[in-house]
Amino acid sequence: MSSTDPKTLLPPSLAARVSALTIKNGRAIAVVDAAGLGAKDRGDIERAISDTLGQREDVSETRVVLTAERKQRRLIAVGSGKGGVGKSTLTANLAVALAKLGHKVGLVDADVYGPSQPVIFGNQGQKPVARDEKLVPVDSDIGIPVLSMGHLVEPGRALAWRGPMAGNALSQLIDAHWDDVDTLLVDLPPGTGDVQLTMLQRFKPMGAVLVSTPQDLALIDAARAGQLFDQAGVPIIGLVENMAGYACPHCGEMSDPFGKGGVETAAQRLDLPFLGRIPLDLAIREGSDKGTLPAAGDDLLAQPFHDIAAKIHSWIGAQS
Ligand SMILES: Nc1ncnc2c1ncn2[C@@H]1O[C@H](COP(=O)(O)OP(=O)(O)OP(=O)(O)O)[C@@H](O)[C@H]1O
Repeated sequence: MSSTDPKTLLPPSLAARVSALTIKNGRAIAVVDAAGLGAKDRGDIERAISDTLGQREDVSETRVVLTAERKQRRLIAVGSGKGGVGKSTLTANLAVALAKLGHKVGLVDADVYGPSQPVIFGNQGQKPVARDEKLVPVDSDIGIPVLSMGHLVEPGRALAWRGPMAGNALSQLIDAHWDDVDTLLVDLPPGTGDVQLTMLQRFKPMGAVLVSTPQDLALIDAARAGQLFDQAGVPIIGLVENMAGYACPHCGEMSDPFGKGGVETAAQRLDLPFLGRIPLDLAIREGSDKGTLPAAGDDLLAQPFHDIAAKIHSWIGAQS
């Protein structure tokens, strides 16, 4: 095979992008560095090279190989102002619902202080292996690869790590072999500490979802978490109200143990989109405890998760 200097055959603007060019038996192969180019520019370059080389007598077929063509992996962070509001439950169900919408989803459980995703996905006790000094995510029956601190440390062992150490551990979870995953959901630790800020700055998620219960205190904390995302320059996709409205399993009567509509009102006040509300339902808790996720189904329980995922899906679409 004979290598050719691209500059001798292509105009300078195209040649600058070509890292290797060979012509043999009428077949030209051009390797193009497509890093940082959008789909349209990549298409334009591919066509221009094919057209230019195709005019040569010694070329009957041109192949253009675009490198760095890897899909850009987007990170979506799920945060809350305080613990226990259902952030992990929401993240796991959104992962399943977004996968149903065609995304290749992976999940990082960055909640170093209370990792719960291994239980939710039923893959606790499995240890991720390392390849080339990077972790390989742990598979789950439902098809979502997951990496959690809970996979790395003994269950129940409290992690009294300080900021930088926790930050480095989290980097390993995110900078892992996610392969064809295009959408990585990150279940952040609750609150607005250094770990969260470091994370947001280091990995710059495409957007963030905030979850809160309708309780006043949770709402105040959620607003504070919103400021943290603002500070880090991460757009907030919207707010979710969890544990809204309780249907009595005996008589079906609805009650609102944590109040009603508080998150939607807060979203209006903060000028943020409201993505939807998830009812307080025993089946959601039971499902999480035994590794069956409501969003995997298509019944009433699954519906709110699918509706919220659809809004996130549209938001993602509007960014590209
Ligand atoms: N809508 C709901 N209905 C019933 N139970 C729920 C609901 N959402 C969450 N739960 C339950 O509430 C508990 C706390 O939820 P979860 O672990 O998702 O919260 P969290 O905000 O991630 O908490 P932490 O940050 O402390 O891990 C779990 O037992 C979960 O199953």
